[in-house]
Amino acid sequence: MHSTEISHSMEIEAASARIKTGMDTTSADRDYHCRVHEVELQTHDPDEPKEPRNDVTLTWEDVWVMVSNKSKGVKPILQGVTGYARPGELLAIMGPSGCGKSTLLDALAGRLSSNTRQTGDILVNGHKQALAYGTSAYVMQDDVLIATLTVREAVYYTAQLQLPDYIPISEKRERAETAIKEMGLQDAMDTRIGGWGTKGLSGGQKRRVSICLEIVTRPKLLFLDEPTSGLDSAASYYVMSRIASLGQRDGIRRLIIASIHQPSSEVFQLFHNLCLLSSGRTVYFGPASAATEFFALNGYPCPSLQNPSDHFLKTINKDFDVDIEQGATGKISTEEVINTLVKSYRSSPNCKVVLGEVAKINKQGHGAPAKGGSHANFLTQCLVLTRRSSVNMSRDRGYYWLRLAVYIIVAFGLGTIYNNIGSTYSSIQARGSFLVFVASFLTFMAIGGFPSFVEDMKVFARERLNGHYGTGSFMIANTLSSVPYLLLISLIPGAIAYYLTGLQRGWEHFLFFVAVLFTCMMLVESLMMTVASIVPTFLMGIITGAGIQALMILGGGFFRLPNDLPLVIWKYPLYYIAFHRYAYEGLFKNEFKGLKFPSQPGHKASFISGEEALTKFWQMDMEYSKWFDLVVLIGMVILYRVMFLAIVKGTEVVKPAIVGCTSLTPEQTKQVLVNPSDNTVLGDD
Ligand SMILES: Nc1ncnc2c1ncn2[C@@H]1O[C@H](COP(=O)(O)OP(=O)(O)OP(=O)(O)O)[C@@H](O)[C@H]1O
Repeated sequence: MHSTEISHSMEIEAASARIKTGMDTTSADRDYHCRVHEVELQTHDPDEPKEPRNDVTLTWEDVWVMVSNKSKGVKPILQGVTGYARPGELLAIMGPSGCGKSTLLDALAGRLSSNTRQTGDILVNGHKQALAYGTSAYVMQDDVLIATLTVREAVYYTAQLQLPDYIPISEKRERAETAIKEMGLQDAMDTRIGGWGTKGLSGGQKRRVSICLEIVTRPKLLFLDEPTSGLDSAASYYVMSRIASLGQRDGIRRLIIASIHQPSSEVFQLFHNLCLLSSGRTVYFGPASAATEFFALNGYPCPSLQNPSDHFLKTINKDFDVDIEQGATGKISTEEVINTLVKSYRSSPNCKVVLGEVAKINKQGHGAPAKGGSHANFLTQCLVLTRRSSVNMSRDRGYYWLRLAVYIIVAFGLGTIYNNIGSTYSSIQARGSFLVFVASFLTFMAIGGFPSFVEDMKVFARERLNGHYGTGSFMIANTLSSVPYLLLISLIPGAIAYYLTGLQRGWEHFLFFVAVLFTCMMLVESLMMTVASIVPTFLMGIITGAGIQALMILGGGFFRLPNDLPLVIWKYPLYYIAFHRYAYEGLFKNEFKGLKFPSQPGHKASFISGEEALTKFWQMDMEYSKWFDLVVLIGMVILYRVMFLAIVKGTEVVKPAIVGCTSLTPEQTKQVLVNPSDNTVLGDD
């Protein structure tokens, strides 16, 4: 250190001692933070290279995030926050519950939800750019994991999905194990994660698995939303210290930003910088080590033996309407305390240092735009996802096994009710109702897989947002992994019902019957995928899916014959878009064509052919063969899956934060500016 820096630090130490011992603070002390901050900036990494090392630096300036609400108008969640995060450092975002920590993380990561509006600049290495894949990873607040996988499998599959193909399998496996050990999960490596109805890992262990999944690629920028929730204090310390150590590992400097609720004093010491928020406003931004002094300078010293983070959060939590002791002046409300701190921070030299640093980083452009990493190619992703999905389906008894058992029971029911159906005149009607039951209700039962699919969708949503893979790979993998199970479900129960009933003999007829059953089940699953992409909850999804199918069954041309259907809605378009119509026609033609039945007594002709029965009783269109119907059904499977792909792609989170700024409309801005209850700080300044 230069001699000037040494004397600078000595001065600061003296000021610090005065504040800590409660001695009178001088006006020079008021600049304390500014100087601590400046010294930290000057002495920050003396080995910092002149040439950029492809590090990632993040700055944000005057960032506002608002949500519009019909009843309350525009509500600001973040109000003009400014800050920066440098490589190799751990920035902690702290504040009371609901103060906007997750929103700030989301804004910085470019993943704000679509009902929010954001203004202000968020720059990566001084450039407006989206965070390319491989640059950043985000550990969400909630643990969304595949319950049936073991810890080792979950992390290893993620490593295979994310790490580029040129990395050997052995290294991917090693990286997965290293990440698991780093999070202290070595003893639980082969334990299944568990979930709803199946006990597996504890909440804290799941939290650590979520972190493993994101650190396995060693991203340059790591966002963590409450990484220590559910962990005991020792585990919190170890987890945070390992996360902090990632900042300077393997000669690469990583930037880590974590929102955290209540760190212990030991954890607190791991933070380089601290961003303290209250109601979306910055109460403090700067070195974590100087925050105690900032509070003391403003009349809220941390009592000795108290954890500083507890003290900060207690002082700035206005949810419980508690008054704060303030020396001789008595008590003041928390709201006033917060306003004082916010105002004091904004006018402090410390805040100017932050603004100066942001401007400096942006001006220097610090480095080249952050480059993205490469990940596994599309084919590898499809294969890994298919394997993972198959393992999940085979272990989740509710996904297909229970359905197979239920289908077998129902098939026996069908086979006994229609046992040896024969070829009497009355068997025409019996065959018809048998086939309609198969096409309508056996396929309807495919809806039973929806809850498991919704769980898959949650994992998919997390992984897609984190850029692990795209919608196309997910859809292909889901299709491929479900095929063997759907084949089993259509083949075994189908054979039981078909042969017990005694439908038309011959392999061609039986296989066509199975093919229609299989395609219809696939179709219902595809329809439910589309529903899941639109409807937010599984209960709403089941109800919506069941309703759509009920309408299709009604309009399918059996319960009301095609020529008798009301033209509006029922015939056009429902009869033509209901898959049941093609399923009925395919199955009926497959069964009736080539058969002969005795006529009713008194009828001129002695027999009635299957073809005649189809036109006479069900007004079936005989112009096309049964294969046409099967092709239409297959086309519908593809169509629904493409619809799913299009909807999911269409609703992908835009990245307004980093790509550029989305502006509020003039009305919205005006509304925020004139609403003092929502925006006290703007009024103050
Ligand atoms: N997309 C949104 N739509 C509506 N309100 C939102 C949205 N995102 C955040 N909010 C609201 O903004 C406030 C801040 O939310 P945020 O999740 O950022 O808080 P937090 O500090 O992370 O809280 P916690 O510590 O409890 O997780 C909350 O009142 C929340 O309801």
